[in-house]
Amino acid sequence: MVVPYTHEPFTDFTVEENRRKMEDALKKIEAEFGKEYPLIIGGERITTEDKIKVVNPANKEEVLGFVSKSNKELADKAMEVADETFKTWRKSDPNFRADILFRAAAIVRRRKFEFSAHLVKEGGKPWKEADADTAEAIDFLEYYGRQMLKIKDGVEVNSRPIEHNQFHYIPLGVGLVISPWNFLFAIMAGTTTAAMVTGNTVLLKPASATPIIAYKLMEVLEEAGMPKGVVNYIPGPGSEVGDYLVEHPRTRFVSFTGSREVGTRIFERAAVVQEGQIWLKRTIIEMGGKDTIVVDNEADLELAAESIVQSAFGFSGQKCSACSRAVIHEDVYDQVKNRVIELTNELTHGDPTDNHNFMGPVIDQAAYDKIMGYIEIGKEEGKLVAGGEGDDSKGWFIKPTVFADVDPKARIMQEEIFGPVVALTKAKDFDEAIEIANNTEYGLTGAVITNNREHLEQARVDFHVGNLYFNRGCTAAIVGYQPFGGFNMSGTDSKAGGPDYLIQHMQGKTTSEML
Ligand SMILES: NC(=O)c1ccc[n+]([C@@H]2O[C@H](COP(=O)([O-])OP(=O)(O)OC[C@H]3O[C@@H](n4cnc5c(N)ncnc54)[C@H](O)[C@@H]3O)[C@@H](O)[C@H]2O)c1
Ligand SMILES: N[C@@H](CCC=O)C(=O)O
Repeated sequence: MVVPYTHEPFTDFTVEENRRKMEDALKKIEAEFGKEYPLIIGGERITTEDKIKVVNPANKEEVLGFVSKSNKELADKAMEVADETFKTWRKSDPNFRADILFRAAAIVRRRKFEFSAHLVKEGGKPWKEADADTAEAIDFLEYYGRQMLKIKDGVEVNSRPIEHNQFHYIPLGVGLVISPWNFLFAIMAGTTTAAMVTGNTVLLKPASATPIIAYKLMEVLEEAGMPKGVVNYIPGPGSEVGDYLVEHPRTRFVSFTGSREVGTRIFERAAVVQEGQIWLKRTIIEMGGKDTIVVDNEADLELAAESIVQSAFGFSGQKCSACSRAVIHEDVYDQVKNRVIELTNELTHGDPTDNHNFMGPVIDQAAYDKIMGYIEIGKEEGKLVAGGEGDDSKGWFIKPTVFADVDPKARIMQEEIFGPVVALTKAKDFDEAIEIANNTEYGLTGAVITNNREHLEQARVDFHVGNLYFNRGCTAAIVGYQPFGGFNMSGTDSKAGGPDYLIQHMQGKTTSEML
C-alpha cells in the first residue's frame, strides 16, 4: 500500500543549510553548461546537425546547452516506435506503471536542489519559484501514480442475475504532449506522466526555450524503470514538428498547454480527419488567462495589495494564473492603488541566481519585445504609476509595472500580456466588479478579497473561472488540493492535478458476460 498523498513541502531558504545546498547546486550544474543533448526515440540517442541553443534568460552569454532538433522524418520514426510500443505497454500492469512514477518522484526528491538550480538557469526562475516548480513536478508524479491505482479496476456498474457487467478504463494510443516553458518541469512532467501512466505511449515535444529539463526527466524515467519507447523525446519547432504530429493520422490524442493562439490552432487541426485515420482525436488543451483580483470595500486592504503584487509579479507575471488586472471598489481604490505602488517599488529585481532578487528576467527576446510593446500601449490606455522600463542588454529584464485608471475594455485589460504588468480599474459596487472580472474571453483564475460573506457566495456562483480563490492571491494551485484549469478560451478545463484528469487520457470499455 502506498502512503496517502500529501504535497511536497517547499524549501525554507532562510535555513542556512538549505541556502548552502542551493548555492552548491548552482555551482555544480555549471559543469554541465554547453553540453549536447540528443533526441531519445525508442531509447536510442539520436544527434542531429540542427540544434536548439538554450541560454540563460538572465544572461544571454551563458549557453546551457545545444539540443538536437527533430524534423518530420524523425517525428515519423518516433511515431512508429510509439505505435509499436503501445501494443505491449497498453497491457502493462497499472501497478508497474504507477511504481515508475513513485520511483521517479523519489529520484527527483533526492536531487531536488540540483533540479531547482537548473530551473533557475534554464527558466530564469527565482529560487522560491524554482523550488515550487520542482515540488509540483514531484507532486504530479506522486498524485497521478495514486490516481492510476484508484481507477485501475474500473468503476462498479449494475449486473443482473443472468449477466456480469464490468466497466473499465483503457488507454487511447499514442499521445502527443506539447508543453510550455513557464512551468518547464512541473507541467511538462505532469502532462507526460499522466499520459504514460494511463497506458498510452508518448511523443514529448517540450518548448524550444526549455528543452533540457525534459531531457533530464527522460533520464529520471529511464532510471525509474520505464521501458524504451514509452516516452519519446522529440524537441523541435512547433510550426514543423508540432503541426505535423497534430495532423498525423496515428496520433490518438494531443495534450497541449500553452497560448490561446497555438491551442486553438491545434484544436482546429486535430479535428480534421486525415486519410487513414480511424478515430476522432481527443484534445486536452490548457491555454492562457487574463486573471482578475476583485477588491471589495469591506476588505483587508493590506491583504488585497499584497495579493495583487505577489500574484502579478511572482515569476515576472509569466504564469497563466498571474493577476494581470485588479478591479477595486471605488471607496477603497486610492488606498489599495497607493499600497500596490509602494509594494511594487520595494520589489527586488535582477539575476535570480542571487536569492535576494524577488523577480528575474522574462524568458526571451520575443517575450521581452511583446511585453514592452504592451507597456507602450498601456501608456496610451492608463496612467503608468510604477515601473515601465526594460533592459535587454545582458538578459531580458522588465521592471514590475503598474497602470492605474484603466478602462475595463482597454487592450491591457483584455489581452494576455504574460509579463510583469498589472492594470487597475475602479468599480462602483461589487456587482459591477464581478461584471468587469467576467468581461474577457478567458476564465482561468480569479480571487476576491472581501469580508462580506454574501459577496463571497455571490462570487462563488457568478465569477466564471476554473480556479476561484477567496482572500488570497490567484496563483499557486497545489496538485491534489486545487485541481487546475480554466473555462472559455482558457481551455478544456481538464483540471491538472485533479481526480478527473487521468480519465481524459483513457476510454471506457463495458464488458457484459452472460452467466
Ligand atoms: N492553462 C494552463 O494550465 C497554462 C499553464 C502554463 C502556461 N499556459 C499558457 O502558455 C502560454 C505560455 O507558454 P508558451 O509561450 O510556451 O506557449 P506557446 O503556445 O507559444 O507554446 C507552447 C508549446 O506549443 C508549441 N507549439 C508552437 N507552435 C505550435 C504548433 N503550430 N503546433 C504544435 N505545437 C506548437 C511550442 O513549441 C511549445 O512547446 C501562456 O499563454 C500561458 O498562459 C497555460
Ligand atoms: N498552476 C499554476 C499556474 C500554471 C500556469 O502557468 C498556478 O496555479 O499558479
